[in-house]
Amino acid sequence: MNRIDALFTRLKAEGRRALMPFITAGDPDLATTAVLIHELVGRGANLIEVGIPYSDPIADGPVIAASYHRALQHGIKVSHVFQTLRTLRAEGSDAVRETPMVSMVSYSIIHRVGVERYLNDAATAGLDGLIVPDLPVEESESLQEKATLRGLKLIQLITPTTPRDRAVEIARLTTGFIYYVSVAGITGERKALPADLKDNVAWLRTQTDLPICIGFGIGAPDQVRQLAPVADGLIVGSALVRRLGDAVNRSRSEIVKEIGDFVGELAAALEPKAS
Ligand SMILES: O=P(O)(O)OC[C@@H](O)[C@@H](O)c1c[nH]c2ccccc12
Repeated sequence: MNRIDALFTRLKAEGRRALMPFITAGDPDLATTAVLIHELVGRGANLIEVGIPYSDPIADGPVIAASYHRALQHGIKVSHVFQTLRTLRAEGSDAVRETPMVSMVSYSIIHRVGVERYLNDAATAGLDGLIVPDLPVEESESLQEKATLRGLKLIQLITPTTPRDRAVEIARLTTGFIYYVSVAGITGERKALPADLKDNVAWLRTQTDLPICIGFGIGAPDQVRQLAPVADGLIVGSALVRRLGDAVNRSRSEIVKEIGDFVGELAAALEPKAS
């Protein structure tokens, strides 16, 4: 079974939610990315979103755009990222080898590498799926079919401004889980999330059996506690990536530990209250 399906099946049976950190591959370097993935998994992360750095960010806010920029300055390429992931799958801890990983990748990169080659290499690297935020509507059915042939999930995004008939169509063409974007706009921590978020997710739940995971703007344990009851998983990006950017005067291991501590807090906030 694909690791993503296995994860959500298990969590559902346990009445729990997935904690899904996003990190940029290669910021500050790929060796740190590998260490960080071990740390995240050890601290309770259930699925890792691996950002493939891209020079022309799509919905990325300043924190992630700066992180992509740092990685690209160090010459990170898709093939290097896949190599690192392949090594993690082969030589990582048991928990790391079993943790689902998906790439967050621009369609421009997939197109440049070649669709078939990208999917083959992603599958060989041990990825379980991909999220393509700028996927053209007319490509989505064909990409989904090609991904499925290789055992990869194509996770699609639904935003608060997606018309409802379109949302139903996206849900039909999505595999693995739905990425529900909490707030229209760009990625980045937010103090407040829209008041109608829970209602919108509840509506979406009447339209699909797929797990629904919420991302954008989540960066505090309190937000995790509030959203946990309505979601199957919560995605946290900028709040972690921001800490990667504070590298001046701090060692790699200090940064990794700080991010690990923070993810541990989020994981604790996600646990159902003992009753
Ligand atoms: O950073 P935030 O607000 O915590 O949101 C997650 C997000 O960063 C991650 O999933 C992501 C990174 N780049 C993206 C581009 C589009 C959609 C989503 C993403």
